[in-house]
Amino acid sequence: MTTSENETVLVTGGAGYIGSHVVLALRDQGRAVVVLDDLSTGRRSAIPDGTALVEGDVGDKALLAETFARHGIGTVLHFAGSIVVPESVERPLAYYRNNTVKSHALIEACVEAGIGRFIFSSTAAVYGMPDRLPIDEQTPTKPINPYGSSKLMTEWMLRDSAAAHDLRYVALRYFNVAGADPQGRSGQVSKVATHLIKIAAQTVTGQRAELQIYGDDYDTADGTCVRDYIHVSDLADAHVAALRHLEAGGASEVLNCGYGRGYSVREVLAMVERVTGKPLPMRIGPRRAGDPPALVAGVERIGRTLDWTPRHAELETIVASALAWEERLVRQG
Ligand SMILES: NC(=O)c1ccc[n+]([C@@H]2O[C@H](COP(=O)([O-])OP(=O)(O)OC[C@H]3O[C@@H](n4cnc5c(N)ncnc54)[C@H](O)[C@@H]3O)[C@@H](O)[C@H]2O)c1
Ligand SMILES: O=c1ccn([C@@H]2O[C@H](COP(=O)(O)OP(=O)(O)O[C@H]3O[C@H](CO)[C@@H](O)[C@H](O)[C@H]3O)[C@@H](O)[C@H]2O)c(=O)[nH]1
Repeated sequence: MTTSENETVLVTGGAGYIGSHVVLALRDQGRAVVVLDDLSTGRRSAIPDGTALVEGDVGDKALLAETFARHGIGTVLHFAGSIVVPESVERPLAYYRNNTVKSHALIEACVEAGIGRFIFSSTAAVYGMPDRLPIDEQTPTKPINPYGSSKLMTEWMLRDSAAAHDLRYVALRYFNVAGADPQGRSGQVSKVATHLIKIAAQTVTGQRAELQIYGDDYDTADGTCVRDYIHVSDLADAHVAALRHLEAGGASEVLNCGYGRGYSVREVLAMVERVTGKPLPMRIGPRRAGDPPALVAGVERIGRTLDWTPRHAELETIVASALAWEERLVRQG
């Protein structure tokens, strides 16, 4: 191991859905990890045994400085934030505070402490309604909701801080994250589920009576929206690869995270039915405001920049792991 591989990594939001999978991936690689999380949407039980949790706010600079010093942090992976798009439309200032203002505090604390590596959870929502597919990183960023804007502003703070200070970063723009740890150690536990595959899993397990397809009159092959679904464990591996990239002295990067292929809502739901062997109760509803017809990642840049090979890209694997996790949640009560 190089010196930096022995340093402890700080994962903000590590008790949440994606962060907890990244903690597992880092631990599987033998890395020392500390989680900072306020448990607002995350859960203590998502953090594996032997991983320290600092329970607190990612905007608390005194806590950050103390945590950096106490644990000898060399890299920050920043997942903490608010993620519900419609809520961001209703409460924009809450989203700018939690996602942008607190990221400002975190980046500033890193600069002050001389922490030179930063990995950030960004989103395809920074692109808004792009008119060309696949969406590469050169596509103009035109977010159409405060959530996307709050994330894009953090990307800008990182870009400008990296130009001015001894800081290198990787911003990963996630497309549609889904699925669960293949070993059943973590998965999505949303109080308010909005994601298609999560809602389908809740319907399969009887927690919802039926699922609504938000519009079947889009200009796509079957009329429903197309998305690039990425397995959360592959996404976690991309973070480990980004960490290695920075440790090896690699330059700052903004990278899409997807597979470069899309599935329609109907195709996803057909896969759910195939995996369960049962019909899924569903009906066609109206379009949901702000949904782009199709989002598919351009993945040339991540392929060329990171040493990352997806291992769970089959839609069947994504859906089956999400269903297995949901069944586990229901059994646990
Ligand atoms: N889920 C997706 O499809 C998706 C897509 C694109 C980007 N992202 C980004 O990935 C990151 C993680 O998302 P997720 O799906 O795991 O969400 P999540 O809600 O499961 O995780 C967020 C975590 O951050 C913690 N947190 C929130 N505000 C905090 C604060 N002020 N201080 C400390 N901890 C705080 C929560 O308790 C939770 O554990 C977010 O930044 C999100 O914007 C998610
Ligand atoms: O009950 C449902 C839920 C969703 N959908 C549709 O399924 C597709 C996917 O929706 P969803 O799973 O909510 O994901 P997106 O709206 O595509 O947004 C996700 O993906 C974005 C990046 O692509 C991220 O920025 C967001 O945080 C994340 O929620 C969309 O066409 C929805 O209209 C339905 O038809 N019925």
